[in-house]
Amino acid sequence: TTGTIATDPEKHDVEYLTPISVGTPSQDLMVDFDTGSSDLWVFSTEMSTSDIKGQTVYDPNNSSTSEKVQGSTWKITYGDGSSSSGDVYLDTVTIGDLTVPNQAVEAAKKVSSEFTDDSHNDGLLGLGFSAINAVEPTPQNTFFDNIKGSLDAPLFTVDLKHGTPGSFNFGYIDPAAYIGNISWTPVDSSQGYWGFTSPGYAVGTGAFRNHSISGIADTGTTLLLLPKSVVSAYYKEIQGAQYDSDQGGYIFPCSPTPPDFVFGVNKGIVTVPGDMVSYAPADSANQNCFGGIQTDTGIGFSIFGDVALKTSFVHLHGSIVPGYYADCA
Ligand SMILES: CC1CCN(C(=N)N)CC1
Ligand SMILES: CC1CCN(C(=N)N)CC1
Repeated sequence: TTGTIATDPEKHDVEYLTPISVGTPSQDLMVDFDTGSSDLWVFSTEMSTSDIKGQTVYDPNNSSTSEKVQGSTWKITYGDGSSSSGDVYLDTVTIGDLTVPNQAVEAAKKVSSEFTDDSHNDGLLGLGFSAINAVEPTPQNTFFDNIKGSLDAPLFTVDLKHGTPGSFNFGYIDPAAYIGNISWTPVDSSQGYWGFTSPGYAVGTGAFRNHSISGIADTGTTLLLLPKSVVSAYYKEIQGAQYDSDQGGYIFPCSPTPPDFVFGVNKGIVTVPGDMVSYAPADSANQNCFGGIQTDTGIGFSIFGDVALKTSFVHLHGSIVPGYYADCA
């Protein structure tokens, strides 16, 4: 079997929301497919109504196929300080034509304000490795790990786009989704993420600089977070670029378009066009833009988030064999 599902960018491509169906009869939710985490959790009827602002909630009592996992709980804190917690059900989960009959669905009892204020986002579907699933005492499998064995091939691909729907495909590689060659790189899943090491980068049309950059392919992070040395080398090339501590990042005049940012993936390269580095207006007054490239300070590794992924066709291979990048079609 194979499957495909469309994923839609929110404003400024801040996150991408993808429809899933949970329970019987099916309850349709829009969730954030996140390769940087490994829990499927959803807003639920177990939450206080003051934590819900517009989201659709999962009601396990309204599903004839839900089954409480007695004694199991979960709690997650994300990179941006947001958090959520709750208890666990097994229920039917469908993505496109793919169904897992007994998927662990983590029902939220509490969510932090970042999630409450994110009114279109009904939860997260982790596509990281199950080793970092947060359910206690018994960690649960991700949707991908549960479906992998029945796919034509143990893989999924990520094709996010700027300001228009993209897709997550399961079990096949769509040749129409990319042009040119595909470059493979080994995946380091030791931390539970889709980790890899880029051999270097280039700024605009400048020479390629050999500089190992170890990071993760992360659909749940909006920006491209890189080592300080790389980030300052990039912004050095933009007249008027500066670090703005109030905004917590580099800003620069929105025009002219900044230089492209190129990073290596094994023998291949991925180009982030300059107009995608101008992530969003920083202040209307003097037409500054907030950079889509910022530092990875404090994280411990770099994060190739949506800004890096939406310009390439990313294929994440389910077994511990190389995944690879290819340029977007
Ligand atoms: C290492 C961090 C990356 C961002 N996160 C995520 N996408 N869930 C949290 C973990
Ligand atoms: C990886 C997650 C980080 C937290 N999120 C949020 N604040 N809306 C969602 C994605």
